[in-house]
Amino acid sequence: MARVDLDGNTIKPMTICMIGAGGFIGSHLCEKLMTETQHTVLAVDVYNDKIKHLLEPDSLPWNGRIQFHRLNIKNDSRLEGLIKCSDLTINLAAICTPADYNTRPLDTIYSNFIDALPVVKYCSENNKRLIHFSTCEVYGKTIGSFLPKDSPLRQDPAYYILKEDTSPCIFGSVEKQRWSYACAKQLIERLIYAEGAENGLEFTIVRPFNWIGPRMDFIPGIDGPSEGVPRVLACFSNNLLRREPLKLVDGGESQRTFIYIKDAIEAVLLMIENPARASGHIFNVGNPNNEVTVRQLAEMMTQVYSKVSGEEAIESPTIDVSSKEFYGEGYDDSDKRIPDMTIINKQLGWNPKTSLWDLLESTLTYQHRTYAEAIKQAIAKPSAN
Ligand SMILES: NC(=O)c1ccc[n+]([C@@H]2O[C@H](COP(=O)([O-])OP(=O)(O)OC[C@H]3O[C@@H](n4cnc5c(N)ncnc54)[C@H](O)[C@@H]3O)[C@@H](O)[C@H]2O)c1
Ligand SMILES: O=C(O)[C@H]1O[C@H](OP(=O)(O)OP(=O)(O)OC[C@H]2O[C@@H](n3ccc(=O)[nH]c3=O)[C@H](O)[C@@H]2O)[C@H](O)[C@@H](O)[C@@H]1O
Repeated sequence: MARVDLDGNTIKPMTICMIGAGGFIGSHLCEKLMTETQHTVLAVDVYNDKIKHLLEPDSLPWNGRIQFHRLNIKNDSRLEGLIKCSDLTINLAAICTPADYNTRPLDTIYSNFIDALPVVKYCSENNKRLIHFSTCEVYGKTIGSFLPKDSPLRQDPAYYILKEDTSPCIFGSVEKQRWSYACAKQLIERLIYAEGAENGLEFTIVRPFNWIGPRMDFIPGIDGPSEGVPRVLACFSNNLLRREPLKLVDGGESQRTFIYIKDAIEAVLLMIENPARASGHIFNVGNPNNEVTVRQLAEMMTQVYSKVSGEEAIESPTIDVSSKEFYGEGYDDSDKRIPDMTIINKQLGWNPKTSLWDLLESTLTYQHRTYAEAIKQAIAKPSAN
């Protein structure tokens, strides 16, 4: 049966140049496009481990609709050709783990701004549509965080809900290098917006709010460096798998809203297939109903992991660490992140579905199944590497 868009028009198969297709979000988006649509993907990345199951064997039903191109967009002249022969470019490539922002600020700024420039330029010059992945971090801190701790205004949504078209972007000082990522993302957003206004670039900007699920980041010492610090889901998963306490940075008081990757990918597919409704817009994509403090997240993950692994939790499941100890000098944090959903709701009729408990249950089941045995072996042979 032919697939139709939100306005009832038949969707024509398109060719999508997906940069950063081998990462967490890219792998889920490729999977969705292969299993549920007829679109073709030119998958660009330096790694392909997370999409290997979609590339091999040749007998897969979507054989021929996904091609992997191993290239670094920093320095590869093949990029323009791939964008030229596609209908749409989706740019996911970035350094996007907070542990890098204050310790590798130059790489972070180059990756999120300089390396994205040619992608924007090739799309603009060749009249190609662009979906660019930005971040909720462009909002920085909430206005409410500057009010006195006991101010009743802190409870007023006007002081904390993050709206695409009205909220300011509030970062810390330049010494707080944490904001190198958010600032680079903000500038590339402004450049894309200006290309739209001055040169007619057809664009959509996505601001993800803590998308989580299977294949996110890596487990240190198993499929990533032993000293590496991934994002919170993988940090806490690693602690649970190794039966170590979960580390709460600065008391775990920061608040986040977590969304299941599969809900978020539905929103991206709507953007891909409804250009008239998505172009020229910036969209928050998150789940305002799944808000917790990092401490509450740690407690819930401990409970869920115990359920899915059948192992009782350790006696002291969490431990406090300072941000300086955990991330080093120059770290700072977003206090609270609740997305306003008005624009995406109006344009695409999209809403998130999965509760935090349910998404943690399916994600931690995956983590346990994928890593528990490897961790056991690594612990049994600690000096092998
Ligand atoms: N996961 C989230 O919740 C989240 C939240 C906010 C923003 N984002 C944004 O979404 C995008 C994707 O995030 P993710 O979670 O999938 O991250 P990820 O690190 O899993 O994926 C990024 C991919 O880009 C590739 N890449 C980086 N630089 C490259 C280069 N120079 N050439 C070729 N490939 C390169 C990496 O190898 C990686 O596979 C990023 O732009 C990120 O800033 C993600
Ligand atoms: O996912 C997003 O929407 C965006 O936010 C993330 O930033 P952040 O949420 O701060 O990153 P996490 O590593 O997931 O940390 C969440 C919170 O947990 C805390 N944390 C992290 C790890 C840990 O072991 N313990 C711990 O308390 C952090 O200090 C922070 O307050 C990253 O910057 C990006 O991937 C992305 O742009």
